[in-house]
Amino acid sequence: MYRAFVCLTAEHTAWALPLAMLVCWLSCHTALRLLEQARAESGGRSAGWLVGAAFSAGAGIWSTHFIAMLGYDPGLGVSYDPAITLASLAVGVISALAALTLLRGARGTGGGVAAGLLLGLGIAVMHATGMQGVRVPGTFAWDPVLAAAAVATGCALACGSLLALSRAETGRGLILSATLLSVGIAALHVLAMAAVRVVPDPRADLAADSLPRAALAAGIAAVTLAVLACSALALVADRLRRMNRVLSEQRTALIAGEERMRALTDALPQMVWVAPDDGHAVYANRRFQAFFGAGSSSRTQRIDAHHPDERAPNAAAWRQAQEERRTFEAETRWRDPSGAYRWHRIVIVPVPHADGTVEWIGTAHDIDDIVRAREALRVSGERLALALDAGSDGLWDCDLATGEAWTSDRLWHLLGYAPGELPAHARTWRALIHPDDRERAVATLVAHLAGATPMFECEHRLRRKDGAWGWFLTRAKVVGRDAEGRATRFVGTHIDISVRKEAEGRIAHMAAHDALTDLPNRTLFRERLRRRLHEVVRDGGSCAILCLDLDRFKEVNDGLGHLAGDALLQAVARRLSAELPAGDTAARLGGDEFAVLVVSVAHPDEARARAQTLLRAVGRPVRIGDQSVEVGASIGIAVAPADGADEETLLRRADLALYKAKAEGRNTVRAFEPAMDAALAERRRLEADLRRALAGDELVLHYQPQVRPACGRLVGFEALVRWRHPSRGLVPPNAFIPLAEETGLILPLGEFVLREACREAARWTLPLKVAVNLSPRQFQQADLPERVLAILTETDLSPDRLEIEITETVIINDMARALSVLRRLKALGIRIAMDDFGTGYSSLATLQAFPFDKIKIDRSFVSQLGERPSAAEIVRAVLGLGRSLRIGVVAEGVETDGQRRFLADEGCEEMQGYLFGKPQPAERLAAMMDGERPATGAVTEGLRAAAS
Ligand SMILES: Nc1nc2c(ncn2[C@@H]2O[C@H](COP(=O)(O)O[C@H]3[C@@H](O)[C@H](n4cnc5c(=O)[nH]c(N)nc54)O[C@@H]3COP(=O)(O)O)[C@@H](O)[C@H]2O)c(=O)[nH]1
Repeated sequence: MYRAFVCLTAEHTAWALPLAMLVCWLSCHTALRLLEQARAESGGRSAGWLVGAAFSAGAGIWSTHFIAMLGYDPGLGVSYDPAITLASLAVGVISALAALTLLRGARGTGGGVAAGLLLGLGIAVMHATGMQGVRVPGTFAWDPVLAAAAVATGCALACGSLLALSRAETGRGLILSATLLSVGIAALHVLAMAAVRVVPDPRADLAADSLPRAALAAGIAAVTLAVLACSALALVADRLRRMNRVLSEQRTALIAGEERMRALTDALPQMVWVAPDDGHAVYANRRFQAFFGAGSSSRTQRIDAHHPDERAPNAAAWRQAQEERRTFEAETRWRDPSGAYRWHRIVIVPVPHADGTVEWIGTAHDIDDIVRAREALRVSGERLALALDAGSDGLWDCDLATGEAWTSDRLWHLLGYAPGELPAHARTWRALIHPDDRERAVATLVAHLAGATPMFECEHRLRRKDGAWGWFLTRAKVVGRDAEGRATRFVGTHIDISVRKEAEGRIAHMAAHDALTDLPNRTLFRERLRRRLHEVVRDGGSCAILCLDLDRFKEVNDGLGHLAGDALLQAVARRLSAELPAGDTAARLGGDEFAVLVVSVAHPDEARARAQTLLRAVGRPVRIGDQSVEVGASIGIAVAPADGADEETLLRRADLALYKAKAEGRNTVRAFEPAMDAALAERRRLEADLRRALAGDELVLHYQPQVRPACGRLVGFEALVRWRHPSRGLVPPNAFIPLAEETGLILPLGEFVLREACREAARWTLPLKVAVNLSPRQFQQADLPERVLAILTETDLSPDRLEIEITETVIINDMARALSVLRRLKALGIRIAMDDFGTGYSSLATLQAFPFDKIKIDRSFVSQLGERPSAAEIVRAVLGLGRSLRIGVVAEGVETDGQRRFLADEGCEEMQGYLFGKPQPAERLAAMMDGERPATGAVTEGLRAAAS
């Protein structure tokens, strides 16, 4: 180290090393910059910069060495071999070229170290070559340690320099790298010079130190610096060229950008323009030019394009925006090239510049379709709102995730609330629904939300604001589901169905209740009975039904009128209801038929006791208007399960018991007994037989004579039906006529009798009249006169030979209609006789209402003549009545001569009875008619007695 210090301070002149260091640093810095250029370029340009860098570095290293050598003074004369000296320059340049070439392509530590080693060794070789060209009077002796230290130090610092360069990213890194390399070169030189000692050789010539060292060194430095300056200039020129190129590229990019911008604005659906404050457009896109014309760019033109209605307000608004330098926005109509006004959205944005001026970028978007669609939407929205308000449905749309809903105003009005008074939320619906309907509604809803039903439909009650419950029909549908299928949106309507429900309720009530008494009707009664019987069968216990029939209802109804009858039925209904405990049912089955369901009876006697209570209640006088009416009732009882476990059987058996009770007289209670079923079965058999009889020839007519005893003349016959039953024998009419009445078989039966009687009478040798009984049911046929006429025509019997016998019941049922039918019959020439006179309710009134041809005194009065004085009075009175009304009177049931005499004495001209002849088959009539002269048998006897 000491040797190096000596070498540095004693053997080198003071200016040499600083000058060499300066040259070295500058050349290294230049070389490294040129290397950067070479790295930045490619191909030949890169190679050029690399050669420049290598030359700069090599010349710099060589100049450093050579300047330092010129400052080296070992105390002997020193000269230089020019060829070797120049060769050392070549070594320096080549070494640098090799190292920098390696470094250019290399990256990372390995490349830097390799290039550094190469450069360090190159510097050492260059130094050694240069030393070979130094001529001194002696020889150089090398200290190997110092020589090796020189090489190592040079290599190490060269490596450090190039490593620093490879990591350098800033100018400061380049300076560090150049500095390290310079220090390395200098250190190598100094250490290498310290390692050499001149061993004087006395034989050698002392070379004259003829070189002007300082001038030469300065010259070398100047040349080197000039080279470096040239390199730097080349570098600057290159920089300028590159800047130029960058500027050119930027200009090209700018032009491209502008073109892109134009293409972009041309592609926009809006009109776009740019104008300075004076409003003259300096740029306008294609759409703008198409709208305003290519040459139109003044603001006046744009303002003129406004619709007259909007021009002035828009111009004022624009001036305001311009003054305040803020964005102007407007939706306005602009006149298009065709002259039509179209809606545009105009936005003009200020763009302030650094020089204080402002440019305005304007856009105008044609929103005509949008505005018109918006307007149409608004109108249709208003219509919808109107429709919703006017309609009867309340609409809602519910977000199921939040429960929040949109509801139409109508919905709130339906509930009596003002819109917004309650939250539009699913929980509001839950809070308002009737507790009894909630479970069903929620179950229906859950099923629909789960996708089990296509629609949610539910009728339920909602509480109105006034607290009343209203019936609503909710119809809704899920219209949105998430990815997992969960319902998200639910829309629907509420329809107020309260009126309908009320009507349905009324209809249901009417369908199940009797209109007159409001008691349950037959349907509801049977339904309740069926339910109760089901319980009895399932759970045990017992119940009873009481069938009740008013005893004198018909008399009240016929005598006092239908209004009185109605009032009576209503009073009875009230009394029945009042007597029943809760749970029992009183029903009106029709007419004057009532039924009571006693839901629980411990013993049949309990049912009987209940029936007696009801009898007493119904039997109390009823006030109707100013009259007091008393009716009784008959009650039939059937108890379940003893008398039957189904409603059909039970009702039938209670009915049978009632039938029996009625047959036994008024105010009677009868419980069902199994024997009654046998009677019913018998009745059924009889009915079936009668049907068969009608179809076959089992029915025959017998004829009973009617006579005028005073002159001993036969005047006619009454036709009386008989049933020649195959097993029962001859069945009298009393055994089957009531059944025929009940079953309706009386109609074909009556028609058979009429036809048969007319046919028979038409065959008679004498033109006697034939009397035929017509039942009330036959009289209900509106076309009865036409039917009778058809039979008369068919049988060819003169109408004046036919006498129709009717009872009072025929007239009383429907007097107006009956009288009309009677008049039409009479108009045909048919005679009308009132049968069973005196047994009815208002015989006199009936006689006054219709001019009968004949009155038949009932045989119950005739048979009591001589036994009951009142019977004689009645007969006398009837005969008097006939005389005063000029109506013929026939006494029937005359069996004795005493009766005949009494009747004859009282002026009765016509008679009928066993005394004159019993009803006989038709084949015997001819003989009787012959007997008008000599007769035998009962008629003959009777007539004979009458004549005597
Ligand atoms: N609608 C129809 N009713 C008919 C018809 N045929 C009969 N009847 C009615 O049946 C009732 C019973 O009739 P019948 O058993 O035939 O009895 C009649 C006579 O036999 C009976 N009579 C006549 N004279 C006497 C007598 O001296 N003593 C006595 N014990 N009985 C006598 O009276 C019946 C006739 O009565 P009436 O019709 O009132 O003149 C009876 O009500 C018949 O009307 C039919 O075809 N259609």
